Amino acid sequence: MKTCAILCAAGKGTRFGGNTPKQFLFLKNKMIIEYSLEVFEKSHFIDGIVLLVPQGFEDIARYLKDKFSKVIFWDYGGNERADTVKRGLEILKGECDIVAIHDSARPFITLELLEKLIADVETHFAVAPGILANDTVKFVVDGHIQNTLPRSNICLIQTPQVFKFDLIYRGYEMFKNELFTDDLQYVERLGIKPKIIENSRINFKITTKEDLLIAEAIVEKGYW
Ligand SMILES: Nc1ccn([C@@H]2O[C@H](COP(=O)(O)OP(=O)(O)OP(=O)(O)O)[C@@H](O)[C@H]2O)c(=O)n1
Ligand SMILES: C[C@](O)(CO)[C@H](O)COP(=O)(O)O
Repeated sequence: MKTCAILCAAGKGTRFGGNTPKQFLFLKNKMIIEYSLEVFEKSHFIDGIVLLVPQGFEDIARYLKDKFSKVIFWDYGGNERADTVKRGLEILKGECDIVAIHDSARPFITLELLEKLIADVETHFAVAPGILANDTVKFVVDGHIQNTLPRSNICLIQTPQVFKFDLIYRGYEMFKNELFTDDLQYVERLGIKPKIIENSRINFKITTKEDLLIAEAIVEKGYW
């Protein structure tokens, strides 16, 4: 079984702001993207990584390809995350049986999580980490609560999302005009019920400057 990873690093970080996309900012002594790249590089289950970057960041892509031996290919991503993933899937077509798709803006993944996801994909076809809601969850429209959702059924989804390659490829082909916000939706629409592995909140996505402050505190305190 050959397993590859698609590392999505082609976002512009509009909500974060600034000229450098957040995944290329330094967190202590290395770029945010390098934290998860190190985990993919270290896993004996990962055979190759495809890296997708925005136009103008070729030097960083070349630097990462030289530094991490498992980065087999880099290319430009698309306008939306789904376009970036599509490009990664085209590059990997015929090259692997399993694919792990990850946000480079989520630095704090563990080897244990990655390998558990890959082990579980054999029987479940699509597997992802998620966290259960700790707070009461409301459905809100125009600033007014409509109703309260059953929080035991609410899960906030993270990445890496791991798939049998042919399945996610088929999902992206079938729903090529959709721009779903995560990859699971492409296989959910095929009638698959992906498996969730409950994970740590530490695997949050750095979306805003506030998230970077939390990430800095985690690293500074030696928690990572
Ligand atoms: N066209 C895109 C958009 C996003 N991403 C990646 O997908 C992940 C999703 O995180 P998100 O916070 O949505 O990133 P951005 O799109 O960069 O942020 P924003 O929506 O604020 O512009 C990030 O690692 C980002 O680099 C990507 O590869 N290609
Ligand atoms: C894929 C994802 O990380 C799942 O939580 C998330 O949807 C990506 O972020 P975006 O803000 O939707 O682009």
